[in-house]
Amino acid sequence: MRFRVESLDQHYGSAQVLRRVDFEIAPGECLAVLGRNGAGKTTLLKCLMGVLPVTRGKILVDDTDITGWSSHRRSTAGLAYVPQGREIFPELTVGENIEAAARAHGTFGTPSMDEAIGLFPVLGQMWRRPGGALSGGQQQQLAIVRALVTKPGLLILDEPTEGIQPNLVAMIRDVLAAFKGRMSLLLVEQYLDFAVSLADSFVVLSRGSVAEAGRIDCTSRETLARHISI
Ligand SMILES: Nc1ncnc2c1ncn2[C@@H]1O[C@H](COP(=O)(O)OP(=O)(O)OP(=O)(O)O)[C@@H](O)[C@H]1O
Repeated sequence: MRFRVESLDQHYGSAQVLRRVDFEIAPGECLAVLGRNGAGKTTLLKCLMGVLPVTRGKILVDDTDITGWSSHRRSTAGLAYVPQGREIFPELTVGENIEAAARAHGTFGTPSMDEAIGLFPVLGQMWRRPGGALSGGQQQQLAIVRALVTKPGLLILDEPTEGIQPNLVAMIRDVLAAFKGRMSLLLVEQYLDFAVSLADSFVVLSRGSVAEAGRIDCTSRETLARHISI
């Protein structure tokens, strides 16, 4: 999926949060969105998923303008979102969380569903437990699998390493690296090593505007680090 954002503005009431945000993600590539706390990263992701309306600009998937589409329609078109805080259904079991997503996308019982479930063995062990009984790290694994079983064209992740133990961070990194190429990735991340190891390109948001953008391999680590220290 080719994903493009053109000159996006967003306001909360009279307060403007996003200002003329532009970027593009080529098929199979990973874009890292960097920036300090409050820069507008989560707001941007909510606009991309249709959770918040934009006040100006365009969101394009393979040249189709999806700016006015509902969240549900965007999800059916191949956008998947792993939000900060995971937002799994706490009263549904692990299996029900995953199966509901697969059913909604017509992937139930397919090899790709089995492949996604096999990525994190703990989920098989916890299959009949309520999602709300899982630890934070387990919920993050569930949220990622629940997104991957939909076979998205673009997987959007909001700080997937936040509050996660290092061994699980490495596991999540390997899973995302394995899926990159088969889908595009948009990653909001404060953990620079993690972002750099996955991303092909980056944008830095500062007070809602793109302050810097480029290819990761043409940019020094110091330049990137300057933009995400809190
Ligand atoms: N519901 C809301 N109503 C009004 N203002 C909001 C709302 N949500 C966020 N904001 C403001 O919008 C700005 C951007 O917030 P946002 O959460 O998008 O930033 P962020 O870059 O994701 O930060 P963080 O890394 O802390 O999550 C902040 O100034 C924030 O206070």
